Amino acid sequence: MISVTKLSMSLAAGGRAVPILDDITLEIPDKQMIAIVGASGSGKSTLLGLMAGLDRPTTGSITLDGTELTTMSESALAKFRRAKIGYIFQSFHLIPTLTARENVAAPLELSGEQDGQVRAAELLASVGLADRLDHYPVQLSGGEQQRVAVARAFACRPPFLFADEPTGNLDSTTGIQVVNLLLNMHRDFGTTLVLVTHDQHLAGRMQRVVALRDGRIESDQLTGS
Ligand SMILES: Nc1ncnc2c1ncn2[C@@H]1O[C@H](COP(=O)(O)OP(=O)(O)OP(=O)(O)O)[C@@H](O)[C@H]1O
Repeated sequence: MISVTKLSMSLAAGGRAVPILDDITLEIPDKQMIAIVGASGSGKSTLLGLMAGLDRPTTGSITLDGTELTTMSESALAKFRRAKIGYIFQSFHLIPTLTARENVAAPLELSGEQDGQVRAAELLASVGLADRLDHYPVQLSGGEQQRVAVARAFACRPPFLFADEPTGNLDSTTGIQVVNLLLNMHRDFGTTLVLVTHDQHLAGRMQRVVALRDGRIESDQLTGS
Protein backbone atom coordinates (compact mmCIF):
# COMPACT_ATOMS: atom_id res chain seq x y z
CA MET A 1 0.00 0.00 0.00
CA ILE A 2 1.15 3.51 -0.82
CA SER A 3 -0.08 6.16 1.61
CA VAL A 4 0.37 9.82 0.87
CA THR A 5 -0.84 12.11 3.65
CA LYS A 6 -1.17 15.89 3.63
CA LEU A 7 1.67 16.19 1.17
CA SER A 8 2.83 19.62 0.10
CA MET A 9 5.77 20.72 -1.97
CA SER A 10 7.08 24.20 -2.66
CA LEU A 11 10.09 25.04 -4.78
CA ALA A 12 12.16 28.20 -4.81
CA ALA A 13 11.89 30.11 -8.07
CA GLY A 14 12.82 33.75 -8.63
CA GLY A 15 13.62 34.23 -4.95
CA ARG A 16 10.25 33.04 -3.66
CA ALA A 17 8.61 29.74 -2.75
CA VAL A 18 6.23 28.50 -5.44
CA PRO A 19 3.63 25.94 -4.33
CA ILE A 20 3.75 22.85 -6.58
CA LEU A 21 1.66 20.36 -4.61
CA ASP A 22 -0.86 21.34 -1.95
CA ASP A 23 -2.31 19.03 0.69
CA ILE A 24 -2.40 15.78 -1.32
CA THR A 25 -3.82 12.75 0.48
CA LEU A 26 -4.02 9.49 -1.48
CA GLU A 27 -4.07 5.79 -0.67
CA ILE A 28 -3.11 3.25 -3.34
CA PRO A 29 -3.83 -0.37 -2.44
CA ASP A 30 -1.38 -3.15 -3.33
CA LYS A 31 -1.44 -4.21 -6.99
CA GLN A 32 -3.63 -1.33 -8.12
CA MET A 33 -2.95 0.25 -11.52
CA ILE A 34 -3.47 3.97 -11.31
CA ALA A 35 -2.97 6.86 -13.70
CA ILE A 36 -2.19 10.41 -12.61
CA VAL A 37 -3.43 12.90 -15.18
CA GLY A 38 -3.78 16.66 -15.42
CA ALA A 39 -2.68 19.69 -17.39
CA SER A 40 0.98 20.43 -17.97
CA GLY A 41 2.45 21.91 -14.80
CA SER A 42 -0.26 20.51 -12.50
CA GLY A 43 2.37 18.62 -10.46
CA LYS A 44 2.08 15.05 -11.80
CA SER A 45 5.80 14.32 -12.22
CA THR A 46 6.58 15.99 -8.91
CA LEU A 47 4.06 13.75 -7.10
CA LEU A 48 5.38 10.63 -8.86
CA GLY A 49 8.99 11.46 -7.95
CA LEU A 50 8.04 12.02 -4.32
CA MET A 51 6.18 8.68 -4.12
CA ALA A 52 9.22 6.95 -5.64
CA GLY A 53 11.56 8.51 -3.08
CA LEU A 54 13.45 10.50 -5.73
CA ASP A 55 12.73 13.78 -3.99
CA ARG A 56 11.66 15.10 -0.57
CA PRO A 57 8.41 16.96 0.15
CA THR A 58 8.18 20.24 2.03
CA THR A 59 5.65 18.74 4.44
CA GLY A 60 3.59 15.57 4.74
CA SER A 61 4.12 11.84 4.82
CA ILE A 62 4.69 9.10 2.23
CA THR A 63 4.74 5.45 3.26
CA LEU A 64 5.31 2.41 1.06
CA ASP A 65 4.47 -0.89 2.73
CA GLY A 66 4.43 1.04 6.03
CA THR A 67 7.94 2.48 5.58
CA GLU A 68 8.07 6.26 5.91
CA LEU A 69 10.20 7.68 3.10
CA THR A 70 10.36 11.32 4.13
CA THR A 71 12.53 10.80 7.21
CA MET A 72 14.92 8.18 5.78
CA SER A 73 18.62 8.91 5.33
CA GLU A 74 19.83 9.17 1.71
CA SER A 75 21.65 5.85 1.95
CA ALA A 76 18.67 4.03 3.50
CA LEU A 77 16.42 5.53 0.85
CA ALA A 78 18.76 4.42 -1.97
CA LYS A 79 18.77 0.87 -0.56
CA PHE A 80 14.97 0.90 -0.21
CA ARG A 81 14.56 2.12 -3.79
CA ARG A 82 16.84 -0.63 -5.12
CA ALA A 83 14.83 -3.31 -3.32
CA LYS A 84 11.28 -2.05 -3.77
CA ILE A 85 10.95 0.44 -6.61
CA GLY A 86 11.10 0.30 -10.39
CA TYR A 87 10.98 3.54 -12.38
CA ILE A 88 10.40 4.13 -16.08
CA PHE A 89 11.18 7.51 -17.64
CA GLN A 90 9.68 9.12 -20.72
CA SER A 91 13.12 9.34 -22.30
CA PHE A 92 14.17 5.76 -21.43
CA HIS A 93 17.36 6.67 -19.46
CA LEU A 94 19.33 3.58 -20.48
CA ILE A 95 23.07 3.63 -19.81
CA PRO A 96 24.55 4.39 -23.25
CA THR A 97 27.81 2.48 -22.72
CA LEU A 98 26.04 -0.76 -21.79
CA THR A 99 24.28 -3.21 -24.10
CA ALA A 100 20.59 -4.02 -23.71
CA ARG A 101 21.48 -7.14 -21.75
CA GLU A 102 23.95 -5.28 -19.53
CA ASN A 103 21.42 -2.52 -18.84
CA VAL A 104 18.89 -5.07 -17.58
CA ALA A 105 21.52 -7.10 -15.71
CA ALA A 106 22.89 -4.04 -13.87
CA PRO A 107 20.20 -3.80 -11.13
CA LEU A 108 20.21 -7.59 -10.74
CA GLU A 109 23.97 -7.66 -10.22
CA LEU A 110 23.78 -4.68 -7.86
CA SER A 111 21.32 -6.62 -5.74
CA GLY A 112 23.74 -9.57 -5.60
CA GLU A 113 22.07 -11.91 -8.11
CA GLN A 114 24.62 -14.43 -9.46
CA ASP A 115 23.04 -15.17 -12.83
CA GLY A 116 22.06 -11.59 -13.71
CA GLN A 117 23.14 -11.92 -17.35
CA VAL A 118 21.03 -15.06 -17.85
CA ARG A 119 18.01 -13.53 -16.15
CA ALA A 120 18.46 -10.33 -18.21
CA ALA A 121 18.42 -12.37 -21.42
CA GLU A 122 15.19 -14.10 -20.29
CA LEU A 123 13.57 -10.77 -19.45
CA LEU A 124 14.57 -9.27 -22.80
CA ALA A 125 13.15 -12.32 -24.56
CA SER A 126 9.88 -11.78 -22.68
CA VAL A 127 9.65 -8.24 -24.08
CA GLY A 128 10.38 -9.48 -27.61
CA LEU A 129 14.04 -8.47 -27.77
CA ALA A 130 15.80 -11.85 -27.76
CA ASP A 131 17.64 -10.81 -30.93
CA ARG A 132 18.78 -7.43 -29.56
CA LEU A 133 20.72 -8.52 -26.46
CA ASP A 134 24.06 -7.11 -27.56
CA HIS A 135 22.78 -3.90 -29.10
CA TYR A 136 23.68 -0.59 -27.48
CA PRO A 137 20.86 1.93 -26.84
CA VAL A 138 21.90 4.04 -29.84
CA GLN A 139 21.39 0.95 -32.03
CA LEU A 140 17.80 0.50 -30.82
CA SER A 141 14.59 2.27 -31.84
CA GLY A 142 12.71 4.33 -29.26
CA GLY A 143 10.15 1.56 -28.72
CA GLU A 144 12.91 -1.01 -28.32
CA GLN A 145 14.73 1.21 -25.82
CA GLN A 146 11.54 1.60 -23.80
CA ARG A 147 11.03 -2.19 -23.83
CA VAL A 148 14.57 -2.58 -22.46
CA ALA A 149 13.69 0.02 -19.80
CA VAL A 150 10.52 -1.93 -18.91
CA ALA A 151 12.53 -5.18 -18.60
CA ARG A 152 15.08 -3.37 -16.42
CA ALA A 153 12.40 -1.79 -14.22
CA PHE A 154 10.80 -5.17 -13.52
CA ALA A 155 14.10 -7.09 -13.24
CA CYS A 156 14.27 -7.12 -9.44
CA ARG A 157 10.53 -7.81 -9.17
CA PRO A 158 9.83 -4.54 -7.34
CA PRO A 159 6.48 -4.33 -5.55
CA PHE A 160 6.12 -0.72 -6.75
CA LEU A 161 6.53 0.45 -10.33
CA PHE A 162 6.37 4.13 -11.28
CA ALA A 163 6.30 5.33 -14.88
CA ASP A 164 6.49 8.97 -15.99
CA GLU A 165 4.82 9.31 -19.40
CA PRO A 166 6.16 5.93 -20.56
CA THR A 167 4.63 6.35 -24.02
CA GLY A 168 5.30 10.10 -24.33
CA ASN A 169 8.17 9.71 -26.82
CA LEU A 170 6.65 6.88 -28.86
CA ASP A 171 4.30 6.78 -31.84
CA SER A 172 0.83 5.44 -31.04
CA THR A 173 1.39 1.87 -32.30
CA THR A 174 4.67 1.50 -30.42
CA GLY A 175 3.08 3.16 -27.40
CA ILE A 176 0.31 0.56 -27.39
CA GLN A 177 2.92 -2.24 -27.50
CA VAL A 178 4.70 -0.76 -24.48
CA VAL A 179 1.40 -0.36 -22.61
CA ASN A 180 0.46 -3.98 -23.31
CA LEU A 181 3.84 -4.99 -21.97
CA LEU A 182 3.35 -2.96 -18.81
CA LEU A 183 -0.07 -4.55 -18.28
CA ASN A 184 1.31 -8.07 -18.84
CA MET A 185 4.19 -7.46 -16.47
CA HIS A 186 1.79 -5.97 -13.91
CA ARG A 187 -0.35 -9.11 -14.16
CA ASP A 188 2.60 -11.53 -13.97
CA PHE A 189 4.51 -9.76 -11.19
CA GLY A 190 1.57 -8.41 -9.12
CA THR A 191 3.18 -4.97 -9.05
CA THR A 192 1.48 -1.78 -7.90
CA LEU A 193 1.66 0.44 -10.99
CA VAL A 194 1.48 4.24 -10.82
CA LEU A 195 1.87 6.12 -14.05
CA VAL A 196 1.70 9.69 -15.21
CA THR A 197 0.22 10.21 -18.63
CA HIS A 198 -1.35 12.70 -21.01
CA ASP A 199 -2.68 9.76 -23.04
CA GLN A 200 -6.42 9.24 -22.42
CA HIS A 201 -6.30 5.76 -23.93
CA LEU A 202 -3.52 4.68 -21.56
CA ALA A 203 -5.23 6.30 -18.55
CA GLY A 204 -8.45 4.45 -19.39
CA ARG A 205 -6.65 1.13 -19.23
CA MET A 206 -5.71 1.73 -15.59
CA GLN A 207 -8.13 0.77 -12.80
CA ARG A 208 -8.19 4.25 -11.34
CA VAL A 209 -7.53 7.77 -12.59
CA VAL A 210 -6.55 10.64 -10.29
CA ALA A 211 -6.61 14.09 -11.89
CA LEU A 212 -4.48 16.93 -10.54
CA ARG A 213 -5.21 20.60 -11.03
CA ASP A 214 -2.85 23.29 -9.78
CA GLY A 215 -1.18 20.88 -7.37
CA ARG A 216 -4.39 19.55 -5.81
CA ILE A 217 -6.51 16.46 -6.44
CA GLU A 218 -9.39 17.49 -8.67
CA SER A 219 -10.98 14.05 -9.11
CA ASP A 220 -10.33 10.43 -8.20
CA GLN A 221 -12.29 7.80 -10.14
CA LEU A 222 -12.37 4.06 -10.72
CA THR A 223 -12.54 3.24 -14.44
CA GLY A 224 -13.98 -0.28 -14.39
CA SER A 225 -10.87 -1.57 -16.27
N1 LIG B 1 13.12 22.46 -9.85
C1 LIG B 1 12.06 23.26 -9.99
N2 LIG B 1 12.10 24.53 -9.56
C2 LIG B 1 11.03 25.35 -9.67
N3 LIG B 1 9.84 24.95 -10.19
C3 LIG B 1 9.75 23.70 -10.63
C4 LIG B 1 10.84 22.77 -10.56
N4 LIG B 1 10.42 21.57 -11.05
C5 LIG B 1 9.13 21.75 -11.42
N5 LIG B 1 8.73 23.01 -11.17
C6 LIG B 1 7.40 23.56 -11.45
O1 LIG B 1 6.46 22.74 -10.78
C7 LIG B 1 5.24 22.64 -11.50
C8 LIG B 1 4.86 21.19 -11.63
O2 LIG B 1 5.84 20.51 -12.42
P1 LIG B 1 5.63 18.98 -12.84
O3 LIG B 1 6.78 18.61 -13.71
O4 LIG B 1 5.37 18.17 -11.63
O5 LIG B 1 4.27 19.08 -13.68
P2 LIG B 1 3.60 18.02 -14.64
O6 LIG B 1 2.15 18.03 -14.30
O7 LIG B 1 4.32 16.71 -14.55
O8 LIG B 1 3.83 18.72 -16.05
P3 LIG B 1 4.07 18.07 -17.52
O9 LIG B 1 2.79 17.39 -17.87
O10 LIG B 1 4.30 19.29 -18.36
O11 LIG B 1 5.26 17.18 -17.43
C9 LIG B 1 5.50 23.34 -12.82
O12 LIG B 1 4.90 24.61 -12.76
C10 LIG B 1 7.00 23.48 -12.89
O13 LIG B 1 7.37 24.63 -13.59
